[in-house]
Amino acid sequence: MAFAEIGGTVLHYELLGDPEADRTIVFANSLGTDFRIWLPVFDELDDDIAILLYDKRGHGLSGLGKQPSSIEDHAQDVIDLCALVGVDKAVFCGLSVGGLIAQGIWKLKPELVEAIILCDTAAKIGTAEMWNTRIAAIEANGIASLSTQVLERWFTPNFFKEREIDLEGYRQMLERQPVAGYNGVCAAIRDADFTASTATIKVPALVVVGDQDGSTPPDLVRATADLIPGAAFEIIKGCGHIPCVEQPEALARLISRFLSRLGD
Ligand SMILES: O=C(O)CCC(=O)CC(=O)O
Repeated sequence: MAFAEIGGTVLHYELLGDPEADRTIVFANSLGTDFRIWLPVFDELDDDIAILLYDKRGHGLSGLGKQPSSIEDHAQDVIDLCALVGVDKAVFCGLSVGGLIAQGIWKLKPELVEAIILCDTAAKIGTAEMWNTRIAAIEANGIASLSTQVLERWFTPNFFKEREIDLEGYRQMLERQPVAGYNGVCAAIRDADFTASTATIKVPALVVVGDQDGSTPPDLVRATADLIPGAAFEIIKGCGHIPCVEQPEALARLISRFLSRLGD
């Protein structure tokens, strides 16, 4: 466990893998989760890479910081964290809002980006009305009042049936995020639109989505892949919104194949 003061708050992060490796992957997680969602993928990846995981402000063990913060603020946190730990180029892999943050890093500091992996995300997610309705409901009744609906978008019916105990664990993760942090990130997603800057991505890109993603469905994610010249687009079968939890082997296979094509 490591902590650093970044952007006026304390961020929780972890460096895993080979610290001497030539390549680093920085993972950014989704709304209502902390960085532990990436651990099942980490377990499946080769040993010869360094991994930087972190909890965005307002989530996990990180401080709340200024709320709401914009996606650009979150992206700047990652840029500053990379500088702090000595990473001057990395593959950025983001899930959902983490994918918006990865797109924000490209917009703010493209020279930091060796390649980009966008999981279950888009250049613009949802409408202002949808996010304002969610923010108001959570303000009034708390995250637990919506958690079953959220989990039904995150995971397939099969996951509900076969992995009841894990499901309960992810419910706890979701419900324990601070309301101000969760709603701050909802507002940041509401206000983000990276359509123009994402169309300028010139590094290798892999875009992945679960076939049963209820939050960012395949057609939405495919439209973002279509913005990026040469991007590979992959659909993971039997998977909802969180492939790093529901199908970590399949996601790790796609990531490993993508990395192997980048060369050394
Ligand atoms: O998962 C995210 O980061 C944002 C997309 C979303 O709305 C997830 C959910 O359905 O709660």
